[in-house]
Amino acid sequence: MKRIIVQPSPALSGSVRIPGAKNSTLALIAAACLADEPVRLCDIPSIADIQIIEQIAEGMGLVIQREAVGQLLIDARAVHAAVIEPAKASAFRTAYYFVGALLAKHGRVSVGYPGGDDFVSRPIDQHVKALTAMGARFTFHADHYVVEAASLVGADIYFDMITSGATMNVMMAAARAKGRTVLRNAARDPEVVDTANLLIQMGARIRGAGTDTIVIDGVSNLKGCTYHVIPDRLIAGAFLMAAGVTGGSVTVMDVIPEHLGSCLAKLTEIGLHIETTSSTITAHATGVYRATRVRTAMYPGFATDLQQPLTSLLLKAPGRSLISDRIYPNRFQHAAQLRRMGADIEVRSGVARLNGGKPLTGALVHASDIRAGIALIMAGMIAEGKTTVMGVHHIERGYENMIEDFRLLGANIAVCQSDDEELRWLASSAT
Ligand SMILES: CC(=O)N[C@H]1[C@@H](OP(=O)(O)OP(=O)(O)OC[C@H]2O[C@@H](n3ccc(=O)[nH]c3=O)[C@H](O)[C@@H]2O)O[C@H](CO)[C@@H](O)[C@@H]1O
Ligand SMILES: C=C(OP(=O)(O)O)C(=O)O
Repeated sequence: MKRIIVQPSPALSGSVRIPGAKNSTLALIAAACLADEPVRLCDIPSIADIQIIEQIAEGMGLVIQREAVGQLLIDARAVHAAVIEPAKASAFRTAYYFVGALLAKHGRVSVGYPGGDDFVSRPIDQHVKALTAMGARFTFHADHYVVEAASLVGADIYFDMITSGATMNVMMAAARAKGRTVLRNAARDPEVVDTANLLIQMGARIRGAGTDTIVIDGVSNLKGCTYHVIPDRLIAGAFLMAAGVTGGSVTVMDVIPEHLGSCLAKLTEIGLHIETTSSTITAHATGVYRATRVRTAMYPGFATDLQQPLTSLLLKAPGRSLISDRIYPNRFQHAAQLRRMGADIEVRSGVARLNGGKPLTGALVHASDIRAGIALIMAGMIAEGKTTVMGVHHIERGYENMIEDFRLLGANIAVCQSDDEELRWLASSAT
């Protein structure tokens, strides 16, 4: 079975180019379907989620052409069936973006329930509430739901909580609805701004993306364009943390440092030295590791998707650290796996409490989701002996070339498909 093998690694050193953001790309591909002409998307990461969307596209008449590395041409002119099968929808998170993207043009969208990383509860009630306010009717079935709207009309929507997914989905629906939609308590994430920027380039009338109030005046036509997705702030953050974990120095290139404000502040607080230019960030370990308290929050707060790799970094910091996830209070599956490696960590009442500065030992561990995977890999680099990380398919949903990138930075790591392959790699890496 496919597994990642991590051996004790030296201090990571060097630079790594950061790919396009998964969480933006998933929205941009759907948003491109709103156009009446082809849309070219550039810097698209090569990850499993995108391959699933390509399969979904085939069944709908949506043409997604790979023009060059990282370049997709999306042509929705021949979409004949706005139907996304349950098996495909449940293989990733955001099949629901096709509701926002296709409802105004097609009047009916059938889609399976969302999958993605499992944090016990990931409701979509805000998507339903907002689209219903715009005139959509939902019918729920065992493995899929159907959304219908003879005509979508603008509405004034107040989200009960800040949600990036619902903000983007409803923004797409509103782009071609009749009249004005106002989204209040909207998410301010860079991915929301990125999606708005693509829609604006296609001719949509959107103001306020990046603030908590977004105003969208629906238009009847949207045109094609060429658009570059933003870099993945979550991958960048994880590589910077890996520099800290291994006591090294890593530069992430082609990033937007402002997108990582709260992350960089926390890394500095812990003891890393951070240097930025307009498009790079370098994290240097200084030998100082301070225990701290972290509370995740929606952007610009500390991202829930960065708390797992941060946990591995805090295992280096002597003393007690506390991590609470306010976005997904149960998102701590990595804690039990880190415990198997000897980490002194327990989760009580939605708070991970850890005592850092203790040695780790390699173990067989399971990545339950994308970011848990990176946390375990990072811990494996400083553990004594071999760490085997299973659940590789979760990691592949979000990271392109991660193993290769870590190797270039000096990590002792490999993906192996079989016991034989693993034995060969272990023998070669021992020489
Ligand atoms: C593909 C993608 O972009 N995934 C990201 C997106 O997920 P996703 O878009 O699913 O997450 P949301 O931003 O929507 O969720 C934020 C919070 O709102 C709650 N909520 C959300 C919608 C809803 O209808 N009802 C509701 O209660 C969620 O349970 C959560 O507590 O943002 C999360 C929070 O930054 C990240 O961890 C995910 O990596
Ligand atoms: C939770 C994540 O992804 P998704 O929402 O796609 O499951 C993530 O990227 O960490």
